[in-house]
Amino acid sequence: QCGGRYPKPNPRTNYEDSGYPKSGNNWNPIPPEFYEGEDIFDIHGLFNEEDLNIINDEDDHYRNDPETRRNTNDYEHGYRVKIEVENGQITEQDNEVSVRKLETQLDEDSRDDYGSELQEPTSLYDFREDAEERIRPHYALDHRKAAKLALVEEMVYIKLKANSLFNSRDKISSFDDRCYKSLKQYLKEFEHDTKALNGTTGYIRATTVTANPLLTFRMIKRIVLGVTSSLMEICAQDGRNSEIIEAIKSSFSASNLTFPTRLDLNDALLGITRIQFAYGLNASDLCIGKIGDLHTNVTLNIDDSLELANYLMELKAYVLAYQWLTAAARSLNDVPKGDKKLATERVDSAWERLLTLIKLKQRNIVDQALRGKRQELIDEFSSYAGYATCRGEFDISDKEQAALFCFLNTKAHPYWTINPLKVELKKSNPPVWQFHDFLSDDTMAHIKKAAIPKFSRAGVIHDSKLRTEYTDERTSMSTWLSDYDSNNVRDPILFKLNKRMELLTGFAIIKPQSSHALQVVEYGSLGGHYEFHWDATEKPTEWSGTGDRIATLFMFLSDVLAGGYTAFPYLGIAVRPEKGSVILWFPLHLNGKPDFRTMHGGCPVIFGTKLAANKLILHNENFLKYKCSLNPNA
Ligand SMILES: O=C(O)CCC(=O)C(=O)O
Ligand SMILES: [Fe+2]
Repeated sequence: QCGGRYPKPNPRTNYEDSGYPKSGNNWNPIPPEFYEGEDIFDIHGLFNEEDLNIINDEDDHYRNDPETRRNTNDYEHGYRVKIEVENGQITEQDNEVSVRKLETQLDEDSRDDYGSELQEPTSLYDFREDAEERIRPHYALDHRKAAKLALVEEMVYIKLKANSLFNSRDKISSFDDRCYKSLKQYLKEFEHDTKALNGTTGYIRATTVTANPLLTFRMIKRIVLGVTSSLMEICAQDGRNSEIIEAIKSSFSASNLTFPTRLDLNDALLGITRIQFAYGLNASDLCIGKIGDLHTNVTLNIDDSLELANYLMELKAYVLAYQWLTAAARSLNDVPKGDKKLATERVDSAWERLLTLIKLKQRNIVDQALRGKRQELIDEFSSYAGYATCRGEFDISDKEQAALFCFLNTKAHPYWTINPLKVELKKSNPPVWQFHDFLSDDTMAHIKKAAIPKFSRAGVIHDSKLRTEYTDERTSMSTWLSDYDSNNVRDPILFKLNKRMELLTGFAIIKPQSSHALQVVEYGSLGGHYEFHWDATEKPTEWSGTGDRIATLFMFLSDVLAGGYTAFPYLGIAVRPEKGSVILWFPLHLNGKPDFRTMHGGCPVIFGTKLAANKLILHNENFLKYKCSLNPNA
């Protein structure tokens, strides 16, 4: 891809490169990312000994918190999946669910750690209390947790489907039974997605759900509204339903998962909104599973559209809310006769709400009134201008293009003689470099293995106060990997990586205080992103004498099926995540002041997930290597 005209990144054409057909129904629903080899197993949680250990480790931070402490030793159900993949196709699949002992139950109080109260965000960038945000499972942000939820949901489904009470009542058709109705509705919703999932089950199903924002959204919504609210509340009122309640509770408790809450649903709604807004996608396309150029078989129903419309009205995003309302109205045609009256009432009331909010009297003038009003959301999504860069909407002049180059560097240091650096200059002033194939598969596997069990919600340190906040500006999981373990033993693989980065940049990285620990981040498919920002802190003295960040090395540990570019709006470049490559840029001018041109962000992931790591190099231990200049432009 290097050489010739600068390849203009366009997230919308990304799918073709990743092996997806542009359209049609016969695509294999398993993202290529999960094809072949180990990756297919890397997010499962419930299958074998080793994974159980990972889950246990991962839950350490829950366990250590007295508020959410629970018994993590009772993984008494087994879930075994055998899959053989050849040339990207599943040749054999064999699932087995066995529930051996399900003693632990969540008591009523711990059913929902976060309270069952509705917590609507008042703004997109709601500041959230640290403790709560750190321990929340983050089903919409953390695709690993979401995959576990998908597995548990399948187990719940299997048990509910087999429930004798349900079957016997099916015969007597007690239509006035609200529990029975909710149950039926829930099972129908689940089965609706089974079609889009080509009937896959178990692990394949779970990973397919979590790579697809629409399926993840639907799953979270279905469980929050269908299970947590409807089934658990309505069915519990009648003793005859204890088997149903039991089937649900035991599946969750045996897997040590808490029920997703309204907060998770709001995260999911925001994720869909972000993808839609950032990439300019239409509600009518999303409704039929069309995500940009990618056609998935998922379809959204009237409830999904109404949920989105109402949420968007909350955000004062009327143009988008209008799109979803129109989609909902169109979906009325698919609603079965018996439910039509109620559905029409719900659509009408959402329309009334929109008309009141935008102070109009008739539906038929809404389109005209809102036309051209892009202002909505722009105030909320401060990165509006930056999203154009995420979409690849920028130009590069011929002169600038001519200044770019790539080459194999064997001369930077004797170390690179045999295995040359693959260098690409992405921008000349200020310089942004990309080094291809910098990380070996072993190094990436090592980082991944060390980081995954430690992931918790990524925070942001705002320069006004040096404490971590959890906000929707940054929706990823993250952790820091130290070069030394708790016994002060050096990690040989990280050491070698640091050494290579020293040889690459010429800066000290290994010496204490010369760089931050390695930060590993993972963005999920529901629009996981990092809002535009500067890596320079502007508060160098407060960084305990380390000085500000003089260089950033940002490493891609995965490819991303669509979206997730690292975009620099002021520089007009967006770097496509390419597994094993690393980008290098310099957040400061040579006079020590932040170079605001280096503003950058992680564009929302559209499909798949993004694993990356960054190494921030600090000034004070490197000041002799950092040539000062009084020139504010240098
Ligand atoms: O995810 C990205 O592409 C950028 C992340 C970033 O800028 C950061 O972690 O500081
Ligand atoms: Fe950054």
